[in-house]
Amino acid sequence: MGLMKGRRGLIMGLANDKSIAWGIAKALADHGAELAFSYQGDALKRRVEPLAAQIGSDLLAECDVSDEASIDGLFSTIAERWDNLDFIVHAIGFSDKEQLRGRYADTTRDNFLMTMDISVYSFTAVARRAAAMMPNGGSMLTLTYYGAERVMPHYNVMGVAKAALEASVRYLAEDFGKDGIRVNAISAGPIKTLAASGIGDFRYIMKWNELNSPLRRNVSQEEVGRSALYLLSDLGSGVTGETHHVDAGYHIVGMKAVDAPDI
Ligand SMILES: NC(=O)c1ccc[n+]([C@@H]2O[C@H](COP(=O)([O-])OP(=O)(O)OC[C@H]3O[C@@H](n4cnc5c(N)ncnc54)[C@H](O)[C@@H]3O)[C@@H](O)[C@H]2O)c1
Ligand SMILES: Cc1c(CN(C)C(=O)CCc2cnc3c(c2)CCC(=O)N3)oc2ccccc12
Repeated sequence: MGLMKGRRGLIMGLANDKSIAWGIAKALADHGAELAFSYQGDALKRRVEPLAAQIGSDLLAECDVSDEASIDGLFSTIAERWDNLDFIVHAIGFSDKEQLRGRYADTTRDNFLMTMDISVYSFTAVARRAAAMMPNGGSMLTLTYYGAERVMPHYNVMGVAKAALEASVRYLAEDFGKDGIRVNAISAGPIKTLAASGIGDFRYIMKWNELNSPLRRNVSQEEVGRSALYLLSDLGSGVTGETHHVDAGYHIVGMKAVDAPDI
């Protein structure tokens, strides 16, 4: 069932085949979408090119979202090939990993600003340009994490950034709703990606989620991909400004009963 047949969109934030962006790209391509990809710097080009080719895409462009000219370059490259866009996926977030440990209180001004620039403002900057290419409406999606809502150990300034990102989704949804453009976020459970590696106690966080989520397991990039397909296709036509949790239900638990030990 081609939910995305005849639809074309941009996916930002693919680094390798572990990226959440890759789970989303596969789900969209499986339903007939035509995809363009942006990647951060030449180092990633050689990893992204074969992945894009695997799902029939040859429209790739370099983009560093901290650079306005780079974002303009990305959209002019897309506009050379496509008159319009039906959707965009923003799967980008970054902070100095040295500050994703220890106290949030020790966050420096420089890292705070850089983190907000890359992890929050970049979605607004991209959304404005994408909306101008959506004369017939469209759908936009970004990725957030539960650390925006509740303290998660050492997520620190990324949690403050994701809270801002989720608020920006609501304001963008209001700005673009009258143009038939929907804007949503998926709050994904922890997934072992490049952005997750290099995080001290990531394995501990994965284990904790597995033991304490209602489904008693972690989620996969494929599961995030299928929920993205729902929000980016007509299945989600009535949904905008929403943060949709794809986290095995972890966010609903305050305290669980101590499970009867497996006998
Ligand atoms: N992995 C998880 O546990 C998890 C859970 C919830 C939300 N998220 C979010 O999902 C999104 C994708 O992350 P991921 O886990 O797939 O890891 P990832 O490392 O595969 O993707 C992160 C991407 O951000 C890109 N990026 C960083 N700085 C950039 C810049 N200045 N310009 C352009 N691109 C830049 C990287 O190139 C990379 O492609 C991020 O927003 C992350 O915060 C991740
Ligand atoms: C979960 C979880 C994640 C995954 N997640 C939800 C994320 O959003 C990834 C955030 C992230 C942002 N910037 C960087 C890194 C990770 C590591 C590499 C780097 O140099 N910078 O990151 C954590 C960091 C601390 C605690 C939990 C987590």
